[in-house]
Amino acid sequence: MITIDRLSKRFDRRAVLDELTLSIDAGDRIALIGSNGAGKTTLFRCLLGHYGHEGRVGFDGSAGQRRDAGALARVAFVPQLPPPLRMPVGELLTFAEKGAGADPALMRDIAGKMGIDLDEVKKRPFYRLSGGQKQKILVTVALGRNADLMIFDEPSANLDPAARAVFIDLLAARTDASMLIASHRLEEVAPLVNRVIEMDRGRVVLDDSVADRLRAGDFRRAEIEISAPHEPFARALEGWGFVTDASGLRFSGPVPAAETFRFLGVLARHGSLIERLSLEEVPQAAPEKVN
Ligand SMILES: Nc1ncnc2c1ncn2[C@@H]1O[C@H](COP(=O)(O)OP(=O)(O)OP(=O)(O)O)[C@@H](O)[C@H]1O
Repeated sequence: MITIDRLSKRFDRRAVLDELTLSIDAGDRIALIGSNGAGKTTLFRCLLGHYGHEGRVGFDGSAGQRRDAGALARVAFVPQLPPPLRMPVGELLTFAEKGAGADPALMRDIAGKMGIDLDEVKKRPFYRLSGGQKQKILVTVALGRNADLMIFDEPSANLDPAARAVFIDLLAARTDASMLIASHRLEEVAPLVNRVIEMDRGRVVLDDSVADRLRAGDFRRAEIEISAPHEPFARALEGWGFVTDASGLRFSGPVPAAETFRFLGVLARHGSLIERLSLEEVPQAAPEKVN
């Protein structure tokens, strides 16, 4: 989908990206981690054609320096710092609809889930919203689009805990798009991703992919015991196709290899309940139902 070959970017002769090489494939959901100043935002800006650079960035096999407008139209981007747009929110949403194909009904639904009533804010200039409200509107626009790749730069930094949880659930539901998410909260985005890339001083220092160890189609079998019956936990595991015994305390079921992080994220939300957990690899086996 995207091939990055020896990408370098200097500011005042200081290398911020240093011959960075990486490829992003369709279906990749990547957490991009790294300390402040590692170069994550600069990488996004180079990918999106906002900055000139050395090296090559190719979308879908093309390897030009200039981004093809058609390719970029399939990328949704939520920046770390919202731009100081003076236009009213309503105008921004219309722009997203007419210019980027965002679905108004979907945007209304997403905004509502994150606690924003679009009718209430539509006349307000975007730049006058609070930091969290701006981020919610930008996330609404990004998720309202039918993008192939979504790039989020610290997407939940300004969100309150409730909105953050909703946001993570909304991202988890978007299994159709590839994602590249820069975050300092790996534990938060881990449930969403199947690949973790760490940057340090403009280079990739770790690229860990669940799919490298377990092939697509592989499964793990999870056995879980909880301390007391818990309806929301049982419902969550039911959604994963787990079965429970008569006591309501023991659960077992298959976890697709590529979904391991997301599964562990679901468990983490109920961490205090869990007495015992085992997660065994079952390579090359289709999931069998446990009765
Ligand atoms: N427009 C610019 N002009 C000069 N230096 C810049 C510019 N943009 C970024 N830098 C520098 O490049 C380095 C990398 O910045 P970048 O924003 O890419 O890091 P980051 O990994 O996203 O960090 P953070 O986790 O703090 O968001 C920093 O030292 C920053 O000061």
